Amino acid sequence: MAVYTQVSAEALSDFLAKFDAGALVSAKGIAEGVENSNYLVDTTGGRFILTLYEKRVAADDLPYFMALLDHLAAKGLPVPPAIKDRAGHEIHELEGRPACLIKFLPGVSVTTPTPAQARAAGEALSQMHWALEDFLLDRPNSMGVDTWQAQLDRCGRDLDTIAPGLFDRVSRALERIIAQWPRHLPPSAIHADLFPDNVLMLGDEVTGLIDFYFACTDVRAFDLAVTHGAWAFDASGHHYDAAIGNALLQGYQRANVLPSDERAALPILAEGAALRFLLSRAWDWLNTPANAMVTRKDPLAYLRRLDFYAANGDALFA
Ligand SMILES: Nc1ncnc2c1ncn2[C@@H]1O[C@H](COP(=O)(O)OP(=O)(O)OP(=O)(O)O)[C@@H](O)[C@H]1O
Ligand SMILES: N[C@@H](CCO)C(=O)O
Repeated sequence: MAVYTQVSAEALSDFLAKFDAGALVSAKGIAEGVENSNYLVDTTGGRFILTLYEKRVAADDLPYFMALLDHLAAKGLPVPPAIKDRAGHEIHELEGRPACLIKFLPGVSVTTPTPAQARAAGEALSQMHWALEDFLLDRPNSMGVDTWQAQLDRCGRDLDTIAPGLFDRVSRALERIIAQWPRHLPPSAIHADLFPDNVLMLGDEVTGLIDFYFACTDVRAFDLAVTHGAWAFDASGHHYDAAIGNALLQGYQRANVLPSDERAALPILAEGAALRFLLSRAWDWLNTPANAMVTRKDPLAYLRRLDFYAANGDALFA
């Protein structure tokens, strides 16, 4: 479920009256997603997404996200910018929450991507990175390498309730990754969470890149590593699919060639990316009641990816 905040028909009609977007016809809560409340809104003027931002998205970050979406949309990338009201405002308040009316994009997210779809996703990621070369706003990565020690510390020995010995394993991996982290690579604006559920597709074509709410300033190849880990394994992290992983990398390089120093860093960046999701999932696992309506995501699926990259990363990204 992802409707935390209920919106009354009256409040929504009043909200829509600020836009040239037509009058309310229907509004349905969208079940997918876990971070925000999303509604599919039909009006006499078309179809929109209404997003109410819940606790994980800081209202102060919204101007950054909206500027980034506007920048990409202006360059023809398939992203959903917020609709401006008649006064030119994109960010509003509805039912006590920050809220945006967002362009609806067609397409569905794939659960089991084919190599052709992974190639298209890699190419779209690459196009997005180069379209952001002249995007000047900055947002530090709130889930980046400099936060991982604190994230590990706040989980502490409770990690061992997820799997015996997990705290020590993660501690050792973190120490090794931090020691090798490529701090010399140039910063860029990145998506940072381009999982298959954040890519809308029709057949083999990417029709939407969505959910930019982790977007931040970090290293492009780190974004590629995040995407590789998210696409090229089965959900449990037991099985690596080389055809998917290779297609994703080929697609990325088809649009733009990754500079050699960024490519050379991919093995350690992939380990770091796996650690990032292991840590956030572990915290959520320890702090979400098992009977909550939100499904907890398995942290160990990312421990398996971490082990896989540590053993095979050099060969994989050679
Ligand atoms: N602009 C859009 N056009 C069409 N559908 C969209 C759009 N934005 C979101 N959706 C739909 O709403 C669903 C939830 O959106 P989203 O992934 O942004 O949710 P969330 O709760 O913010 O994120 P998370 O994936 O991190 O839980 C998506 O899976 C997609 O089906
Ligand atoms: N994509 C993340 C959750 C939302 O950021 C994960 O699968 O852990």
